[in-house]
Amino acid sequence: MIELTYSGSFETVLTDEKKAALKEIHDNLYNKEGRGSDFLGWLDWPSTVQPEFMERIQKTADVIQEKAEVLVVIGIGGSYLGAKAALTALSPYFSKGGKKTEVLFAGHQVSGEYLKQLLTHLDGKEVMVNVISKSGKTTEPALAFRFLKKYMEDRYGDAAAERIIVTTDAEKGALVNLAIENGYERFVVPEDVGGRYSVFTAVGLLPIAAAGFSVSQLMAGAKDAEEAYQAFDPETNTAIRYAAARHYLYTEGYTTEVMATFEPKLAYVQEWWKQLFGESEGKEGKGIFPASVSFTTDLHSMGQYIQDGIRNLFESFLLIKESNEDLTVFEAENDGDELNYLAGISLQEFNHVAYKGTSSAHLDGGVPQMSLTIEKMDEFHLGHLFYFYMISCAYSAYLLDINPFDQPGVEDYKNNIFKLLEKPGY
Ligand SMILES: O=P(O)(O)OC[C@H]1O[C@H](O)[C@H](O)[C@@H](O)[C@@H]1O
Repeated sequence: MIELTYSGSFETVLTDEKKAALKEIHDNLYNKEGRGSDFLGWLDWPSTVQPEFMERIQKTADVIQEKAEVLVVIGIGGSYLGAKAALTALSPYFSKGGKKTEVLFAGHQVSGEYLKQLLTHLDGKEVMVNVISKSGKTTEPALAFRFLKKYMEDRYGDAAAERIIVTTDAEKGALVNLAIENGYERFVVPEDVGGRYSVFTAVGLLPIAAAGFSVSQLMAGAKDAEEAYQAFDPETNTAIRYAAARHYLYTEGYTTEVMATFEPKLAYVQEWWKQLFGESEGKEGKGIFPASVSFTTDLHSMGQYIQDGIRNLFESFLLIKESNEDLTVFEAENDGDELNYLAGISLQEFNHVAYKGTSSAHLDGGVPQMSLTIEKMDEFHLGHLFYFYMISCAYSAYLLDINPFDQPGVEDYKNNIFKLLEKPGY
């Protein structure tokens, strides 16, 4: 399903020692015995997800589509990036693609300008809100929700409560209390699923379904991946191979991974991937720094650095074999732009040539690389891809002897902000 190529040799990567380490990780993962194993709820989630839950998601999404022209999804980090990645990757570039509800995001930064303009944009449109926070106490979404809650109450009065849906922990956090007090519909983020692994829970599924995409296909793709990467076979298991190759490169001094794509709609899949790997691995003075570029755009900016800068980079291309739509270069009568030599070539073909040219130039420049190719971009393949990265990330972090599921370092800057703002208790 995902084709993986690597510029080096897998024989060098997969030594007996590495295979033994991977086998131990595999067994610990599936026996739920490794570090952070309390957070492995995502591992068999696609195959065990209850049909009643999927029905409830779809039913709620149908109500949203009926009632709302705009759904404002409030969340940050793992409570935002999965849905944002899916919607960006699946939606057409310039229209809603016939979908009824437009999904907009808030609470993923603290721009007063953004929030004020969002509120103005909502005027005259039917609105619903889905506020998502696992902990129920993250400042950015809480702040945004304070404004959105008031906006909804001013506009809809008591009926505002029927237009607000909360996705949070079953018991903990301020948000769950607000939800209970106000009688908002509630979805639970399972305790054993961390934010960056939560795209297949209500966190990701409800906004994706509300935007009119097939969450059953997304889950089918995830289940397909769950089954595909379950067996321990480093010769065929691409999730294990990707993890093993990146770990090998890391030990060779390649400490930054640049994920490169040739389709701009993958930009937020890259952002989601950066949180997944960055927050899972960047600990204890270790971890590959995940970076991203979008080609060919960035060949005209970051390409120089990748080609010639400090040699601590490796590249991982994420490629889509079949594009959903394409254009073919036509012959112009007067070859004024001197492009007739491209006549007959589709833009997808051009991009493929660009990939080949770029990949060999960067390789010559000393940048080792992998490429991951998926068949096409639709719900099924995206579900598969998300799961692929999640399982691979667990292997990668464990290879570094790191707990993939916590994020102790994130608290430091928050404490500083709270101190500066004189939050009670800080
Ligand atoms: O869902 P929440 O509890 O609001 O958390 C949202 C995000 O913020 C935190 O600071 C964490 O670093 C992330 O892992 C998390 O996804």
